[in-house]
Amino acid sequence: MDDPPAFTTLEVAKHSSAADAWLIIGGRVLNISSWLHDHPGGDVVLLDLAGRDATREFDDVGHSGDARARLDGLVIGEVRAATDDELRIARSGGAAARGGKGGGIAARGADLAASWARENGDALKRAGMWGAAAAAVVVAAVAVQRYGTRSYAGGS
Ligand code: HEM
Repeated sequence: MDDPPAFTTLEVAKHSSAADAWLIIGGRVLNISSWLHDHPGGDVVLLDLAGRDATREFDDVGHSGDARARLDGLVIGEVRAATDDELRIARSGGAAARGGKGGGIAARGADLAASWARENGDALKRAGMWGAAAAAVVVAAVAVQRYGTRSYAGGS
C-alpha cells in the first residue's frame, strides 16, 4: 500500500483560514474546512487553532469515542519533519513561510534579523555623519587659529 501523504508543519501552517483549514492532531493532518461549522464545540476554537497542532487542546476537552471516529474521517495525511532545505527557505523569509501562524515564526526570525541589520546600518551611518561633523569643527577651529586671527591682525 502507498504511504499516506506527509506534510511538514510549515505546509500545514498555510491552511489557516475558514475556507481552507487544516489541523494536526496526534501526528495526523486533518482538513476540517468542510466540517468546522458543524463542530459541537463551535468553529471559533477550531479556527483559532487552524494551521497548528491541536493535540493538547483536543485531549484536554476529553472528546468522546464518537468525536474520535469523526476525526478519523477528516484525516488527509501525516506530519513529517521538514528537510534542511525546507527550513532554510522558511528561515530566509520565503513566501512559503509567510502563509500561516506556525511557519511564520521562522519568517519573523528572518525579518527581525533584517530589521536589526537595517537599524544597525542607520546607526553606523549616523556615527559616520557625527564623525565627519566633528572633524569639520576641528578643521575649522585650526583654520581660524592659524589664518583667521592672523589675517584679522594683518588687516588692521
Ligand atoms: C477535528 C477535530 C475535532 C473533532 C472531530 C471534534 C468533535 C467534537 C464532538 C463530536 C464534540 C461533542 C462532544 C463529544 O462527542 O466529545 C465536541 C465537543 C467539543 N469540542 Fe471538539 N472536536 C475536534 C477538535 C476540537 C478542538 C481542537 C477543540 C479545541 C479546544 C475542541 C473543543 C471542543 C469543545 C470545547 C467541545 C464541548 C462543547 C460542549 O459540550 O459545549 N474540539 N467536539
